[in-house]
Amino acid sequence: MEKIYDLLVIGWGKAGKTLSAKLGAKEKKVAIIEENPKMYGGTCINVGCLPTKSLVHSAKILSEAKKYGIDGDYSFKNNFFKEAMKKKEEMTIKLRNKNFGILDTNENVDIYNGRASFVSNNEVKVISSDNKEIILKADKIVINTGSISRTLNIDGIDNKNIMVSEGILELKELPKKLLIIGAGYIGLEFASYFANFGSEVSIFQFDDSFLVREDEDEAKIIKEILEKKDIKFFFKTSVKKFEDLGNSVKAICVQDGKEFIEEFDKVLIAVGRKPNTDNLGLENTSIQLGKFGEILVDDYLKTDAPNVWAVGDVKGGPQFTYVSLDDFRIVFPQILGENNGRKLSDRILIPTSTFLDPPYSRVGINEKEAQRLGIKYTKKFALTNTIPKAHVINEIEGFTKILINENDEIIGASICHYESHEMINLLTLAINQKIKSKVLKDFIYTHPIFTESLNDILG
Ligand SMILES: Cc1cc2nc3c(=O)[nH]c(=O)nc-3n(C[C@H](O)[C@H](O)[C@H](O)COP(=O)(O)OP(=O)(O)OC[C@H]3O[C@@H](n4cnc5c(N)ncnc54)[C@H](O)[C@@H]3O)c2cc1C
Ligand SMILES: NC(=O)c1ccc[n+]([C@@H]2O[C@H](COP(=O)([O-])OP(=O)(O)OC[C@H]3O[C@@H](n4cnc5c(N)ncnc54)[C@H](O)[C@@H]3O)[C@@H](O)[C@H]2O)c1
Repeated sequence: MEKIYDLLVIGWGKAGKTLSAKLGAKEKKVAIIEENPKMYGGTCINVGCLPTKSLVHSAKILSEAKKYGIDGDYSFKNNFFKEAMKKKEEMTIKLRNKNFGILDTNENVDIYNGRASFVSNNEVKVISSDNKEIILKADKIVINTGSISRTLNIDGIDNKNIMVSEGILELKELPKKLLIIGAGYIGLEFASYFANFGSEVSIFQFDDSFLVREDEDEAKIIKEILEKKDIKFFFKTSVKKFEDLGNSVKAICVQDGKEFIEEFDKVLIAVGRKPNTDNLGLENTSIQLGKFGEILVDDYLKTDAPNVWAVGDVKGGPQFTYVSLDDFRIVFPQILGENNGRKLSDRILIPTSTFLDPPYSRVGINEKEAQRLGIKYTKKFALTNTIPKAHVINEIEGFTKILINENDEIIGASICHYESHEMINLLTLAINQKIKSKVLKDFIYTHPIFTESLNDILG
């Protein structure tokens, strides 16, 4: 069987689902192909941003309760964890169904559940779970297959207690002892919330680097904050071998050449994510891959096949949901045949928030980059304990650092405090619109909030 569409979208990622909905609304015939019915809505909703942030929030409640003397033994914490997992699951199912419904009720969009692979530049084969095959044809195709967790080649790693982020989001019991391999975004977010739930967390980093892209003073404060939660960092440390102990694993570890043995209930491998092009049949197309396995695209996200675009994590570069959404903005006018509008090189500022407790957020350039680029700057720095609201809610950890150039324009900001993930967007707007730092300094903010600290910090 064969069907013809205006657009085929492979993978239900952020950009692809938005394209499908908007093009369907414009009477274009769209097919979206998703291999896993539990992934309608994509990574973010099902196994990424939202479930993790639900757990970050629940774990924070437990650690807050501790400040009011409400605490308990492992059984108390485990029951709380199970409730949190239930709430996370309910939220995920609700959002997945909502996402499915948005496209399912769009009469111009057909949803295919199956694995897609290219037969040629404009033909895609879909094989469903019951092994039925269909060929879909379209003039235009968008690849939005996301990324997958990298893993490690360690003896014994194929153990039920060792998992990547998807697996750890399905745990039934709170691990008493958790090992996280990799001190990156995922490793640190999981470490922070599991420590808040009451797990004993160890992080192994194979070299001596920690948040290498960040300024050293910032990385130092963040590490200290995490250590106060009893998270133990092991640098220059890796695992040589895992041994199965039934409900736990024995890890034969090597730190700086010396061996030691530790037992963990669960192990999370968080050593990065790679573009998901496995079995996509790209060899049947003119699409080319880069050295990290990413689909190569031009400034308009077009691949080496003139009718195929790649969006989201699969094209390499920063892996964030809002970047995938911005990819939609670049591709949408092209699919409609309108003049090329937004392009990759227009995307200069990408703010980030790592949802630690407290969250760490960044935008623009930091001191390291400014020095490397020879950009002159003035630094404004304040600890969070100088902000009245921080004392009101007893959240006094962290800092704010803002860099200002010779024209009094903000060029970078790093914030680590309770509201950093909200506040960073105001600073992103200020940088984007070249708002003078004096304007933010003399601005009337409501009170008491974290953002009003700009009155003092920029003084
Ligand atoms: C644990 C974790 C936490 C994260 N937290 C955040 C966060 O807080 N904020 C943030 O902005 N980003 C976060 N991210 C990153 C973010 O989730 C991703 O950048 C984003 O979801 C990328 O989406 P995408 O559009 O590339 O595609 P995805 O959402 O990954 O969708 C790709 C889809 O394609 C499907 N697919 C793959 N191959 C095929 C095929 N051959 N045929 C059919 N279907 C296929 C997959 O099943 C999947 O549903 C997190 C990621 C993880 C793993
Ligand atoms: N809040 C957010 O926006 C958020 C949250 C989670 C994830 N994400 C996205 O997901 C992406 C992937 O996250 P991640 O943490 O898996 O990747 P990452 O690249 O951020 O971190 C990987 C870590 O593993 C280490 N590592 C690499 N190879 C290793 C090896 N062989 N042995 C031991 N350690 C090794 C790296 O040095 C690094 O510390 C992030 O880059 C980010 O874009 C975003």
